[in-house]
Amino acid sequence: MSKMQEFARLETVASMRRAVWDGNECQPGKVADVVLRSWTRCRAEGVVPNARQEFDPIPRTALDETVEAKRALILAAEPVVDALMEQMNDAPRMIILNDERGVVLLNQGNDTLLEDARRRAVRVGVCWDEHARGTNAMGTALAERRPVAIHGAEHYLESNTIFTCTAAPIYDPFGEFTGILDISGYAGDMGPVPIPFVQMAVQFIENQLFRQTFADCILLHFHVRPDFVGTMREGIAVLSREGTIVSMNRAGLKIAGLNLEAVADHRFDSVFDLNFGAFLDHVRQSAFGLVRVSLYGGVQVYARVEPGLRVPPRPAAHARPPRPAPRPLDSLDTGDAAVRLAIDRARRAIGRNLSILIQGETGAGKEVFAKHLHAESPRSKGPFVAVNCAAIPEGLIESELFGYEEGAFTGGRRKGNIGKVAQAHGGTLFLDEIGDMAPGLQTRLLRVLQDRAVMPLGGREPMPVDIALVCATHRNLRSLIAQGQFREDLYYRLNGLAISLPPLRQRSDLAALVNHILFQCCGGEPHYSVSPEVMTLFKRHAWPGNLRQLHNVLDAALAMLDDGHVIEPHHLPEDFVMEVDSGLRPIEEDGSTAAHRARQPASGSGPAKKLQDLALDAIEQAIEQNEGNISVAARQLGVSRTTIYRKLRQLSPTGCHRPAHWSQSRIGT
Ligand SMILES: Nc1ncnc2c1ncn2[C@@H]1O[C@H](COP(=O)(O)OP(=O)(O)OP(=O)(O)O)[C@@H](O)[C@H]1O
Repeated sequence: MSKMQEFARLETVASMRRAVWDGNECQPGKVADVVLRSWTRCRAEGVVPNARQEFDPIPRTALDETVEAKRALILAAEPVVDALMEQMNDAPRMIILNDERGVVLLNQGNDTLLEDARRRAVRVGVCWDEHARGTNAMGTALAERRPVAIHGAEHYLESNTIFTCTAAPIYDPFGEFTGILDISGYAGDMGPVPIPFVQMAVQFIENQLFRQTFADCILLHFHVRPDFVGTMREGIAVLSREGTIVSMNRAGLKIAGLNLEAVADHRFDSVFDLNFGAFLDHVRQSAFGLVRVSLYGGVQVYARVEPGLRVPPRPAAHARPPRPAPRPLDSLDTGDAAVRLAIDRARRAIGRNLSILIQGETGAGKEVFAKHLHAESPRSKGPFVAVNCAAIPEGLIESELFGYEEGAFTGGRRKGNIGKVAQAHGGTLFLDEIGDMAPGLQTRLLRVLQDRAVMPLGGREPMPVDIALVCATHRNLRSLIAQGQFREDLYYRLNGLAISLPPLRQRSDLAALVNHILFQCCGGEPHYSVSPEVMTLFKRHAWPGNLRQLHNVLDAALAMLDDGHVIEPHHLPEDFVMEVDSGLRPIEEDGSTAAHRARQPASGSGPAKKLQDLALDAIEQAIEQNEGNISVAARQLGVSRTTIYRKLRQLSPTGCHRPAHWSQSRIGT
């Protein structure tokens, strides 16, 4: 909406409001329903539209008592208010915290605005419910018990029409309405702060209240996305030590599909599809503390228990010297030397303000590595913001990264966006596929890195940002520089420390990785494994999709298991089997540099035939490893000697992988 249209709309709103003042009906559709309802309430309650704002705070002793009673809310809100203030960077905004009656408990913000607001009775101790102050975001959010934005002429009292305000109710961990958070500014300058923004801040306050209220309980943080655990959007369940659910925050209720009343009847294992003791055991064993677990109903979530504290320790059989607590990156160390080297190098950079460039093929685990690095850094409490530079259309990436002010685009009313760089303030910005960034953007990014400040599109003031930068690419940036596609100066900025992650086919820890992923996939219980045949196939596959592909293959195979716990070749997905079938690496290959062998025509006519071939390959490999000793090979494969003989009869006499030392005489031992 253009300025003119906005002006015309506000004029209409003002004339509608005057109609309501005069006791006439307002035309439906001209004003938001929530505003009209509020005006109607104000008129019914006899609120005087042109009344002077009275400075009538509640008496001093009553205020002291209120502040005391609301100590927990104020404590929970203070860090959020501070963070918001920092973000606003002296923009003409103010943040107000009210109690459940609408009494102002805190009011901070831009000095000029605060002064104007004080003159209109926005002060600590003054009540801002609708009865006292007419339609206003705080009072209307209180009356409606939902987030509202009240802009300019939508205010019922004339003297408040200079403001634009957005407010949302705050609930305590028991579901009781406990206060309101409001962000206001001048209506002439800008539109209301978007409701989701205020809701996010409220969510943060509510999560904070949870932590304070249930300091002696077990707090379980969970979300369907692992990267959302620890953020404002996470679900939090409060559990007694016996596994009874005491409470759950709003995000948690939504994820679990419960309401607060119903939660009181639940135990951990009636919400999650896992025994509580087993879950705690699993948390103890998990290096990073993040465990995948199913909700009843099948939704998979990632969960962790509040760091360090509230998992009741197992009574020790005998005292052991305490082991150093595992660190997040440790959980990526499954035994491969190149990965260990990458972890060591990355650790040296932590906290040193060095930009890190992670190189590796697609799916090699670059983003997972970056997340663990962030979790181990002093910034772990800050956000981890990932941007895939190749996935966002070129026309959008600039605004996505650097943000835009409201009205920066034609059409005017499009809401502002702070952008990913500013979102990462205090935390880590992860730029994936940096080699795909357009040259113009590279220049802007370089400026941000040099100035440590970001200027949103349409903005006037640069916004200082404090970020750790981790970039990733599967491309060779040096050759992109040589081709003139990547700025050399940016390359040096990004490459404070280069880390290389090996492709899966070069890793020496495949078996450990498989077990690790199976453990992750199943919440550690019961224990799943792959059969020796499958492991042999895995070892001989080139894994073009690297860890991502391995993860997907195991996930799909687990879904095919019935009662057993061992993944056999016939559990593997058909497309994977075909891929293996057409691209097996030669047995003598050392795995160091090989890409995929040229695809060969499939040897079988259908999946069943291909599976048979796979089994033969596995047998062949086992026999080779055991120097032709069929008994040992059979034991290793977990099949009978007869099975091996039967399968061997199917082996083509020209079996391409038949090793030279496979003497006929040994067959039959
Ligand atoms: N250390 C690990 N252990 C187990 N699984 C992993 C590990 N690292 C990555 N994965 C699996 O591989 C998937 C892809 O990882 P990630 O997104 O980090 O790769 P990437 O190198 O960033 O890929 P791309 O280049 O395509 O963006 C993850 O979602 C996860 O399933």
